[in-house]
Amino acid sequence: MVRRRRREVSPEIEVESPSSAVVFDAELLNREKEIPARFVWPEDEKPTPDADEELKVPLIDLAGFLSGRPEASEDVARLVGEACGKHGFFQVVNHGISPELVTAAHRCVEAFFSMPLREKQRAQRKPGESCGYASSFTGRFSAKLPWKETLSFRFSPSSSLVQDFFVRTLGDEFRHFGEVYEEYCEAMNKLSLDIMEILGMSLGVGRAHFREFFNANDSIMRLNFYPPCQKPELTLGTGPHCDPTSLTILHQDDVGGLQVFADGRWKTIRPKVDAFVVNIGDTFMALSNGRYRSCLHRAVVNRDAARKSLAFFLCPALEKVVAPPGRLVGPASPRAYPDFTWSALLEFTQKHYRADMKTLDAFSQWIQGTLRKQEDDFLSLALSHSISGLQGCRFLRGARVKLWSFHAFLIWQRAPVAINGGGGWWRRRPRAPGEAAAKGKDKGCLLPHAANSTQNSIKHWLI
Ligand SMILES: C=C1C[C@]23C[C@@]1(O)CC[C@H]2[C@]1(C)CCC[C@@](C)(C(=O)O)[C@H]1[C@@H]3C(=O)O
Ligand SMILES: O=C(O)CCC(=O)C(=O)O
Ligand SMILES: [Fe+2]
Repeated sequence: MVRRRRREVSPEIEVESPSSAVVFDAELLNREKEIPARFVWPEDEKPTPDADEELKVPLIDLAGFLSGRPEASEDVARLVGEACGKHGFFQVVNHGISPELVTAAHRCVEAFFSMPLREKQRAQRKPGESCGYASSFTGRFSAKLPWKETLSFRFSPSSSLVQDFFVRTLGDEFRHFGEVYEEYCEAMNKLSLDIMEILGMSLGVGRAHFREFFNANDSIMRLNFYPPCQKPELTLGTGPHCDPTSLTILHQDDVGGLQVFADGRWKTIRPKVDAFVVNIGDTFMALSNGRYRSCLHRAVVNRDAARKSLAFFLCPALEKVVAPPGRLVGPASPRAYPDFTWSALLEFTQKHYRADMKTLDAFSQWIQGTLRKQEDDFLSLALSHSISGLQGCRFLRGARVKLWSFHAFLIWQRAPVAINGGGGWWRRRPRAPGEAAAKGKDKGCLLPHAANSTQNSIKHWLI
């Protein structure tokens, strides 16, 4: 039995840490009369038996847009815009991706997850990392465990990350898997950049804006495998959540299980072999300044058949600043979220917070709280060194006012790196054990700061 421990990371956010890793072996678990308590979801999150109603999502035909017909593109942009303002889900057909590639990708899912556990564990996901094999999340969470196995890996355009992942973790015999998923991810990348053009048109910021923003991207591909379960009414394959990422392109096999929370109830998106389900994630919600919605969804499991889905999560390059274009901000639509980097949000979901329906709000509060603490530390540092003029402190107060600016965010991410005062820029030198704090004009642990570019950027974010 796993005992539940809670670790505080901030006054608002707690993460669970299981005391021991237990293996999720669905075949074994299905021989038991009951499923273990850790897989049983609380009453208010359990699957609803009456969620048969279908979610009405537009079926967007991309043929006209892809062949460059302007009127077709306008229609597509309008339909996508309507869906994204409501629930953020739509489907695309005639997307240009070969059905053979999709079939090959599903075959490899089947082949990978039907291997013995020991084999799959060669690609085991490590704590705090987003990639690798996970049998449920037994080593990660202690309750509300999902009834699924996943294999996740990174993708970046024109790189060999995918191929390298398979060969490095599973060996040279898996080169073919690497080739299939490399090709699949390249196709997903192309499709998601096309969709970014459509989103740009629909938001009135031009076709190029979001395409260019995501041209370089650090995306995640995830293979989901949901084994059958003898008590599907008690558990979930994927719990209720909004994707923290930017855009998700999902292909589900013919079993079905994807549900979206719309108009106050759970509705189903039935599988359609020639369609991809697309949805807006939290990061795009922030990029659109809250105009487009990242919507709550989940995956249910069933008694009879294993289910597979392929999820491509488009994400920005890790250090790219996520901020809406100026056109989407104004007196009537002030900034809805602070600037952030995808690397910070990804780390938040992997180390501090289990992604759910409130991830973006929790993250926004968290970075602001952390930033405030960093400012205070920075302020104490400046004070403890008694720099004449203490311009650093003045700047810091300014930075707190500019909490919503990326430059202030940098303070949280990188600071304290340097402060300004006493007629120059100073960087911190770690104090030796037992070394006293500096007094008076003596700069003590502060060394003159050399790097000009850093100085400039610091001036930029402090002033
Ligand atoms: C950045 C991510 C976190 C999750 C995978 C993903 O790449 C995008 C979606 C996230 C997730 C699927 C949302 C539901 C909860 C979660 C824990 C899961 O059930 O898989 C999430 C993923 C995660 O591994 O943290
Ligand atoms: O498998 C599905 O249908 C949905 C999975 C999902 O929502 C996710 O992986 O983020
Ligand atoms: Fe999702």
